[in-house]
Amino acid sequence: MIETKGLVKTIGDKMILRGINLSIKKGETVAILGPNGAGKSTVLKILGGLIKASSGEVKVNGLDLKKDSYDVKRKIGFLAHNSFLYDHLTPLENLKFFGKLYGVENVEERAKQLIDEVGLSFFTHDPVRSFSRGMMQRIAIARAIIHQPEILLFDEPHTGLDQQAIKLLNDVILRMRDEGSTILMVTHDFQQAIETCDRFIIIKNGKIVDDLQNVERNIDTITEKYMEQVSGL
Ligand SMILES: Nc1ncnc2c1ncn2[C@@H]1O[C@H](COP(=O)(O)OP(=O)(O)OP(=O)(O)O)[C@@H](O)[C@H]1O
Repeated sequence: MIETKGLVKTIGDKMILRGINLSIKKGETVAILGPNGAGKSTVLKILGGLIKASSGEVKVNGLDLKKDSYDVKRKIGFLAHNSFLYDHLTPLENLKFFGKLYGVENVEERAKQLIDEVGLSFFTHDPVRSFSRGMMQRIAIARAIIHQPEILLFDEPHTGLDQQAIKLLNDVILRMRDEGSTILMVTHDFQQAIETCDRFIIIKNGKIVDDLQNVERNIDTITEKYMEQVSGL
């Protein structure tokens, strides 16, 4: 479903990614772990088409990200640090705007259903600039999935969320997983990673240093493997 070959990213004279080869099957839930500055977000941004790789290729369902960028992007939902929401618009207006961009049918109905799902029906008509970070993130989650993407890319989605919003986000992730979506999540939070993911890729200095599949989803196992790779223990 997602294949990358030799992804390299340089910015100025800094080498951020040093040849990332990934092969992710449909329906996999993958956590991308690694120390600060390892290149995790950069991988995600390239997959989401937000930035371009310096060299290497990305294929999604056999489509080339560079050549078929429009078709590939329609399959992807991206949840980043930046909510991409328009401050002066209400949740309903924001979701209708993004839904229309993706050509979502019955967009008003779908937007209202999502606002309800993320627990913000009461605030449907308030501009999002008055929202707390947690409320913004709930609407950002709704925005990321409005077009029912087959692939979800999440960049540290749990950061800054309260327990209730974490549960809501995990419920969304698990539901999308049950529906067959493919999920890649950059995170520092091992607990959330094991609650939602089956595979754990560790990136260090712009390279994949471990790819844990079929491991016990247990915080001690993941922490131990991580420490082996990251601290060289
Ligand atoms: N636009 C940019 N210009 C210069 N350097 C950049 C740029 N974007 C990223 N970098 C650098 O590339 C490296 C990798 O960044 P990236 O955000 O991918 O790391 P990360 O693994 O996601 O880290 P974190 O866990 O801290 O978010 C970092 O050293 C960062 O400073």
